[in-house]
Amino acid sequence: MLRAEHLSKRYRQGEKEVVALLGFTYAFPKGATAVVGPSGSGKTTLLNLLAGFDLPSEGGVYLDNLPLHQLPEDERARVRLEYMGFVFQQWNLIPTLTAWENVAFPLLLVGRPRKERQERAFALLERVGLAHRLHHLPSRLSGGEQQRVALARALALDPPVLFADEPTGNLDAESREQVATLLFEAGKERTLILVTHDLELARRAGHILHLKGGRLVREETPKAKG
Ligand SMILES: Nc1ncnc2c1ncn2[C@@H]1O[C@H](COP(=O)(O)OP(=O)(O)OP(=O)(O)O)[C@@H](O)[C@H]1O
Repeated sequence: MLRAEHLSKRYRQGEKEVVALLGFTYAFPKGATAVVGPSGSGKTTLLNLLAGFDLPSEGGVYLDNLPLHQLPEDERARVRLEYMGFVFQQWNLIPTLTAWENVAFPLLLVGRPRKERQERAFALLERVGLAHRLHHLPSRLSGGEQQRVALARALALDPPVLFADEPTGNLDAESREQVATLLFEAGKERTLILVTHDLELARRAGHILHLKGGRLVREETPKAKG
């Protein structure tokens, strides 16, 4: 369970101080939670704090009671690798590695043997409908296919927490639907935190958090469609 308590982030901009996030408290339940809000409302700031990419000015982030904000960077990186998966708007696949090698990469980082890496990557790529694309380089895949590889990679170590930041932002309607369906499917078994401007996508989450001016102003629980 991922929990934020009284989380605030202030940035210095010369003389001025920008309050990017103020007093954010929320316990993210299992399943999908969407974070929405206008540009500059603090969504990316929140995601960066929850994932330990950045440290809060005040408050804390707890992963199963482990205070993430109190760990040094190398330990936060370790926690990210083992407990968190990421799917961003830009898929960020490694261009010189094939689809299966990209998916297997997190497994390589934690020292799993080749046979296990291959089996896991093949199974995940099959799950996202890409069993026929195992040996393709990212440049030979469509945008939607690349995003499905990125999702498979995010699931490689079966992380309890999955972050998605505008995961369907660059895709055409058909790919968007495919990626969204797979994402919410993966989100059923874990905590999925989805940052998006797409309200239609957000409505598929069990919870929607509305940010405005760095504050959590509203929590909605739409009827989950899955
Ligand atoms: N590194 C930084 N230094 C100074 N100010 C920053 C920094 N990062 C973000 N901010 C400011 O903090 C506020 C929140 O930014 P943030 O990127 O979290 O918003 P957002 O909701 O993700 O916006 P968008 O939807 O446009 O991505 C904004 O006013 C932004 O200008």
